[in-house]
Formats: sequence, C-alpha cells, structure tokens
Amino acid sequence: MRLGSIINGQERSESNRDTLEVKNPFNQEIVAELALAKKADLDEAVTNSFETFHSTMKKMPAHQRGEILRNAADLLEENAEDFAQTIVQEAGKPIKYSRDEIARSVQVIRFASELAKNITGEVIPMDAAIGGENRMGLIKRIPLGVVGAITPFNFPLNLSLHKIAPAIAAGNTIVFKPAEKTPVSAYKLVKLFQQAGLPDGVLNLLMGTGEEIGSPLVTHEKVHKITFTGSLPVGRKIRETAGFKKVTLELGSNSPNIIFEDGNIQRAVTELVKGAFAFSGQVCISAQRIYVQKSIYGRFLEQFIKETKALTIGDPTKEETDIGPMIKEEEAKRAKLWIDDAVNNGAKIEVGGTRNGAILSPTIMTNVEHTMKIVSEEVFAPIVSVIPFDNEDEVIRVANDSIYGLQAGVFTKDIDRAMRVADQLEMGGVWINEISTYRQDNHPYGGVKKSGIGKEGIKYAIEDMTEMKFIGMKLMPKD
Ligand SMILES: NC(=O)c1ccc[n+]([C@@H]2O[C@H](COP(=O)([O-])OP(=O)(O)OC[C@H]3O[C@@H](n4cnc5c(N)ncnc54)[C@H](O)[C@@H]3O)[C@@H](O)[C@H]2O)c1
Ligand SMILES: O=C[C@H](O)CS(=O)(=O)O
Repeated sequence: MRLGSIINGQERSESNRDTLEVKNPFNQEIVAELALAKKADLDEAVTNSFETFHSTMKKMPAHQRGEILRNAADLLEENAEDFAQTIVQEAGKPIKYSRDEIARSVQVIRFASELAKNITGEVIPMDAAIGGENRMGLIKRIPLGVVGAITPFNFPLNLSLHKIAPAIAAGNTIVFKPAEKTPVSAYKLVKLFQQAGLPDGVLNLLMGTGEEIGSPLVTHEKVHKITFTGSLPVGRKIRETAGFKKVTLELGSNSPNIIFEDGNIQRAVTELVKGAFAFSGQVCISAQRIYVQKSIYGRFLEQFIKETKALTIGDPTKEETDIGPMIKEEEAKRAKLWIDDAVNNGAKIEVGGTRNGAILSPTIMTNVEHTMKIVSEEVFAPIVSVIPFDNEDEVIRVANDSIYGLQAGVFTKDIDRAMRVADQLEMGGVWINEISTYRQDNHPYGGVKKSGIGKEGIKYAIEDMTEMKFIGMKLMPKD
C-alpha cells in the first residue's frame, strides 16, 4: 500500500517522491510505503487550509459541523474492526487494546458532534462599571483559523481525534501531521472524514518526519495554533519556535500510584498490572512508580508479581495477547539498558527484564533509588518500580519529586486522606481508587510542570481552539 499526503482532497503519492517504509513492529513486514511530503506541499497545504477557513469553514453552520462529525462517528463504528487491525499492524498494539482505542475514538467524535452545537458565549453586566450604564457587552467564541495537529504513535487514532474532532466542532481547518511510524490509520481517518461529507481542504494531511514537515508547520505564519502530543524534547522545541501561535502541549510523565494500607489491594494489583504493562508501557499515563505503604508492601508485591507472570506475551493479532512488541527494537534495547543501569546500582528485578527483539518482558523492579532513570525519567516501556513508604507526608514528597505531573492514582478508603493527598499532588489529574492510567475522553486532561501546557478532553480543547471576541454596544437614549 502506497500512501501520500492529502491536500484539498487530492492525494500526493507520485512515483518521484522520497519514501519511508512503515514496518509491522512484531514481524517487520512492510505495512505501507509512505510517499513523503516536500516543503512545497507543506506551503500548499497550509495556504489551502487558510483559504478554506475563510471560504468555507467560517460560513459553515454549527448544525452542519455537528452532522459531519456524527456521520464520521457512525462510519468509524461501521469500520471499527478494519481500524483496529490497522493499529495492530502499524503499531504492534495487541488487538484487544486496539479495539478499545477505536471504541473510545467513536465516543470522542460523538462528544465533538454534540458540542459543535453548544459553543456558547456570554453577556457581560456592563453596568457593573461606573459609566457602563446603557452599554451592552457580548462575548462570542470564534474559531482561530488553521490548527496544526502533530500526533504521536502510541494512540494513533484516538489522540489524533482529540485534536481533529474539536477543531472541526469549533469551525477551524486543520493541517494534520501524524507520527510517521503510524500513518496508516491517519490516512484512513482522513478518507473517512471525506466520506462523512467534510469539504476538501478542511482536513489536510501531510506525510513526513518531524524534522522535515513538523518543524516548518510549527513556524508557518499562516498557522494559528499548534496542538501537539508527544515527547518532552519535541514539545520544548515547539514551544520555543511557535512564535505568537497558541500552543497546546500534551507531553510525557512518570506517573505515580499510591497504595495506602486501607486501600483495596486486590483491585489495585489487578488494575495496576494493566496500567503498568498495557501496550508495553507506551502510554503517557502508564503506572511507572507504585508506592505501597510498608505494612502491606509484601502482600502487594507478591500478588503483583503473580498476576504479572500470568500475562500472555507474543503476537499482537492474537485475542489472548497482553504484551506485544515495542514500537521499535531500538526502544526495547534502550529500555533494557535502563534496567541494567539500575541493577548495576543496586536495584532488583523481581520479574521480567529480558528482551527478545522488540519485545521486552513485563518488568517489576524493587530496591530502586529516585535518581535512577527508570524512576526519574519517563521509561515508556513495560517497566514499573514498586517502592515502600511509611507515611502520607513522605509519599506526597516522593511522588512530587519529578519534573512531570500528568496523572496519579491513589488507593485508600479514607475520604479525608484521599482529598488531602489529591490536593497536594502536583498533577493535572488525580484519580482516587483508580489507577493513573485511566482516562475518560470527556474530562479535562493535560499535565502540569514538564508534562505540558493546556487541556484536552473535547470541551476543553474547543475552548483552546476558539478565541473570545468581545462586541460592545452603546445604547442611545430615547430622544
Ligand atoms: N500527554 C499526553 O497526552 C501524551 C499522549 C501520548 C503520548 N505522549 C508522549 O508522546 C511520546 C511518545 O510518542 P512519540 O515517540 O511519537 O513522540 P515524538 O515526540 O517523538 O513524536 C511525536 C510527533 O512529533 C513529530 N515531531 C518530531 N520532531 C518534531 C519537530 N522537531 N517539530 C515538530 N514535530 C516533530 C513526530 O513526527 C510525531 O508526529 C511520549 O513521551 C509520551 O509520553 C503524551
Ligand atoms: O499515551 C497517553 C494517552 O493520553 C493515553 S490515552 O489515549 O489518553 O488513554
């Protein structure tokens, strides 16, 4: 399958283009060949998006935007299995998790479809200011223009839709640069929106690498906002080069989970096995650090090891597979080096720690130090550290000892303690009696510290993808 960029409805996959192979991370079979965009395509895509914003999108009524999104959700639901299999092939994500991603993606578009018809403004009480009598003030929410959407490999459909669906709902046009590792679902998504009735030019797709296409998209003068999900180094560069554009950054994390002695240990264990190892830990809110109160540490660890050993490792197309490959063998090698480095400095591997090609076995580490990379940096691999703690103050201090702050999980039956801890954790979100890895697509989502800037979760993305426009009126007195 040869895939190209799609600009104003036309595919660019001519034979004279440079290409990039997309390989199945499990068996290295070629899934697609990408015909890469050139700088001239980028300029054309942005200019076309800019013109389409003014000619089409600005005039499109909310009910029509809502209907196109509704059609797209229905189409995705009808084609769910094809999209799920695509993600298995391009990302190596086990089929059961790929299906979950599609189901969430359908909901994301449905939320956007409903919200498209509910973008409301405000009436300002102008007479609250001295001299404001006989004045009227309105706030309208208006679209920004061209949104540049740059997305990562790990949730190639859902995280793209967290940008595209609210951008359409809000009345913007989009230039979409998906991860070059997982472009097939992105291509199919753009085709699906065409079928759903989205006019040409509203959603332009650029196939290319971050350096060649992502970077000039970020600096382009006609782009009004960049919405990015990906790693901290790239996010930092985007922040530094985006100029006057609005920027949303959804970045990495080393999410903590705290299990107090009165927490439901069995539930915490079962959920954390999924939370630490789903998609081989390549999830930004993956449970990377588990802090367990000393009195229950032994019991927790024993059960956690037992349930981890029961995971099925192997072919991601198989229904029973829990753990497939990482996105590239180099990533598995990098993660293994981090494990070895920790072991050389006194850490213990309780289970796992072995690599076979791109598959790293689910790994539980103990006896770790906060200075070790597997604790302090984002591992983005199936590696989790289990760390004992004495009391509430201590665990809050160590959980906050990170450059990141995306989501955390806290397990306790004591509501007062739960709320105290939630208030003190430096995170974008805290779950009580739930793991850090749980996300619903309609709550505000986004990190503090180096985990990012801005929020997603359709309603909040729409706020970020619209501008307030004030319209004031002086009412003339009766003659
Ligand atoms: N906070 C969140 O919601 C969230 C969600 C998913 C993933 N992530 C993070 O994403 C990372 C993994 O994804 P990845 O490996 O695909 O990330 P990445 O940063 O390597 O790539 C993400 C996207 O950025 C593009 N890119 C690369 N260099 C660029 C540049 N100089 N300018 C513009 N674009 C550029 C890539 O081509 C890709 O499309 C992890 O750090 C993970 O935590 C965060
Ligand atoms: O990888 C991080 C994502 O935000 C996970 S999710 O798609 O939001 O669950």
